[in-house]
Amino acid sequence: MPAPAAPSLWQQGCERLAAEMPEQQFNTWIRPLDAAELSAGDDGALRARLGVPNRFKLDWIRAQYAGRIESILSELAGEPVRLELSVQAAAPRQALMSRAALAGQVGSPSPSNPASAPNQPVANPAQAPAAPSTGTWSGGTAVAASNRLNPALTFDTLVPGRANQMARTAALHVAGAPGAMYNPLFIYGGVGLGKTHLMNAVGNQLIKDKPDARVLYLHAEQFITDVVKNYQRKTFDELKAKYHSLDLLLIDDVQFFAGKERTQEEFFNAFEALLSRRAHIIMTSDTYPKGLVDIDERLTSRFDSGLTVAIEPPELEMRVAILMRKSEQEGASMPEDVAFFVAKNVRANVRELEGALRKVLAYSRFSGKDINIQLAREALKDLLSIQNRQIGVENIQKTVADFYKIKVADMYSKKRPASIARPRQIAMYLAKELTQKSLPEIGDLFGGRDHTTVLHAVRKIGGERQKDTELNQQLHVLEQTLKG
Ligand SMILES: Nc1ncnc2c1ncn2[C@@H]1O[C@H](COP(=O)(O)OP(=O)(O)OP(=O)(O)O)[C@@H](O)[C@H]1O
Repeated sequence: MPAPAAPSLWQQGCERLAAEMPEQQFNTWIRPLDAAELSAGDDGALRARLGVPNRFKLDWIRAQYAGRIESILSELAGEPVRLELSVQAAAPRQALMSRAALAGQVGSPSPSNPASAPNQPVANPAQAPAAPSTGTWSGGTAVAASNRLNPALTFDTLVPGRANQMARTAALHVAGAPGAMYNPLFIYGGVGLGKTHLMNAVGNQLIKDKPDARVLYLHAEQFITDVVKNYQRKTFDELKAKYHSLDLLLIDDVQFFAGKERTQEEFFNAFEALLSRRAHIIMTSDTYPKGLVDIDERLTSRFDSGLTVAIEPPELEMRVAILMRKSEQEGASMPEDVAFFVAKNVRANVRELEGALRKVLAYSRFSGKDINIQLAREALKDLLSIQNRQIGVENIQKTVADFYKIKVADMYSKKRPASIARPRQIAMYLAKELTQKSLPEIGDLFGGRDHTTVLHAVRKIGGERQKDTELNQQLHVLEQTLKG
């Protein structure tokens, strides 16, 4: 049987993968790959050769996705296909074109491919490809005077992921049909997770679709100031005229209304007036409506009467995607291994991630050096020295579980299948290598295991890494990540 044309089989495979994987995982790990070359091996069996840009990515893809890719390709080809991964630095032009074609087919909410030219050295920003500088995170962004929206905060610049999936989906609905479902939309979550970004995205989308829509974004404190001003001037009609006639009101950080009775009353009036006109209201807060303190119950119960959604801290892969997207927006390109290294070490929120990225890019520009792990480590020295002191068994368990795609809970469980037992042994080995903990202490932290079990794991993995280069490479990646 003649081998099917490689790009089309690969494209079909990618479409299948895109349908079953979280979008941002697909965009980060699969989409950037060049089309696999298909050929018959010496034994007559089909082989799909896939070049990946670096060793780190090769290990990651092999550990995380190779099995699934093989089985999808085999199913599509109607015969077994073996996947062969190899490191290949430069992307052939043709493959890039087929990737562009694919981008059209599988669709992406993002205008920018996070991994276009991911591994080219970009030490000199003057030579870097011109990328649209949206100013999303560089501060000093232009804000349209009338609606106070920040034009840089759009759905296109918001990286999607599990952490914001529900909130983003709801926000997209509202942007498409304001005044219909999910009214009010209440978005809550910790600092710097993208709440302001998301509500601005709805406003910007609506203005784009309906330029004459009356939209207003404001921080709760600005509303408070407005109320005070109008109270002093006794011009409440002006306040009403301003707020009650809107099509979309976006109020950020409503927890600031706490204890401000007059403000709450005016907001209640505005709220009722807007809802009765089927205008839409989106609010954000650091907590869910029932968790708000010093805010009248009649308000908090109304806040909860539409849809309440949380934004969670981004998971590792989303943090990697955010770093890559944002460095690209800045006209730089961050190799995946560096993005992984930074994402692993900066977990709190997106704002901190942006801060770390800014440091790495600035360091690279000033020193004229390429962006690599060594450079990132130097740029983030202060931050990492704090983290280093905190390196612990828990961190090791989480990192190893992430890498081998098992649940962290499996580190403590009694399960014995090799797919779980081996990563667990690797984590025990790293715990012994990288922390000061004794064997019995480590055993305790792995679900109360005996110290002899830990000793066995340490000896076994230590011995195997001497002979098994692949294992050695994986351990090297894990150690680098953990050590910072
Ligand atoms: N998913 C994301 N993709 C891209 N950028 C993001 C994402 N989430 C957050 N950001 C960026 O992180 C920064 C902080 O986000 P934002 O100001 O929206 O957070 P917030 O949740 O409103 O925080 P706060 O409660 O402190 O106001 C912004 O520059 C924003 O553009």
